[in-house]
Amino acid sequence: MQFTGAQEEDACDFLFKIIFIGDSDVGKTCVIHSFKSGEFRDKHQNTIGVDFTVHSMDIDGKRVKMQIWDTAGQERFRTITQSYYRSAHGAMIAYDLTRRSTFDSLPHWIHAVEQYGAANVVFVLIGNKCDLAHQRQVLFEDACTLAEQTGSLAALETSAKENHNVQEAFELMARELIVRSGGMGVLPRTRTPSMSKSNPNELGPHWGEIAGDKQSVSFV
Ligand SMILES: Nc1nc2c(ncn2[C@@H]2O[C@H](COP(=O)(O)OP(=O)(O)OP(=O)(O)O)[C@@H](O)[C@H]2O)c(=O)[nH]1
Repeated sequence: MQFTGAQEEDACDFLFKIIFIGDSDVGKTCVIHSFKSGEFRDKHQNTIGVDFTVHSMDIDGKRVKMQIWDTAGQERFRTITQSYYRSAHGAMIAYDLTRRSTFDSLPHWIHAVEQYGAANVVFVLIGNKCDLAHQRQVLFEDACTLAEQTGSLAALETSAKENHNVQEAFELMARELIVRSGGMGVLPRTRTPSMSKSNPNELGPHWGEIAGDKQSVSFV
């Protein structure tokens, strides 16, 4: 693995690892892109395996770095994607509010994180594509009920297309993780590259070479 000088200088107060999971085509990649750039990029290719991206935010004067693992929703990548659950602090679990089947899958995704992830992973349920509310198949109330039943932090409806509630969803997750870390940070005053250098497997089994701050990881 190689790091640029700029990346090594990129210190943070908090570093959190988030997995983004859910059925295929619910909009995971688009939501992450919207979070990073504030823009909607219509995506036509399904994620292969796992993509990795980093985005920092300032919360109450603290620099919070979010390492986000964008996982493929397709069944054929399930074994690979589950191997990334174990080091996650938070799981954003997405469904498409215009497709009921993707909401009905949420208990499966939650169960998988409970099975393969660490204890006390924070769950946030994301109902994406709320710009298509006229095609809605899932009531927000149903999502809130499920959030309560599963001990999730919250249920939110987002639109990657309109950049609606996207920042809010990540900020909610970050604030909860800050609280759970006792306000000290899971890895306080750390530098992402140094941590990765000392223990590459901490970020997953297939950590590759960083290009900018976006990384695609190949598995085949
Ligand atoms: N209308 C609308 N379309 C969206 C939104 N977010 C994503 N899409 C569209 O939904 C489709 C799937 O989006 P992706 O981001 O590729 O979905 P994904 O969940 O990452 O899919 P996998 O990579 O297969 O897991 C694409 O055609 C997007 O343009 C949204 O907020 N509103």
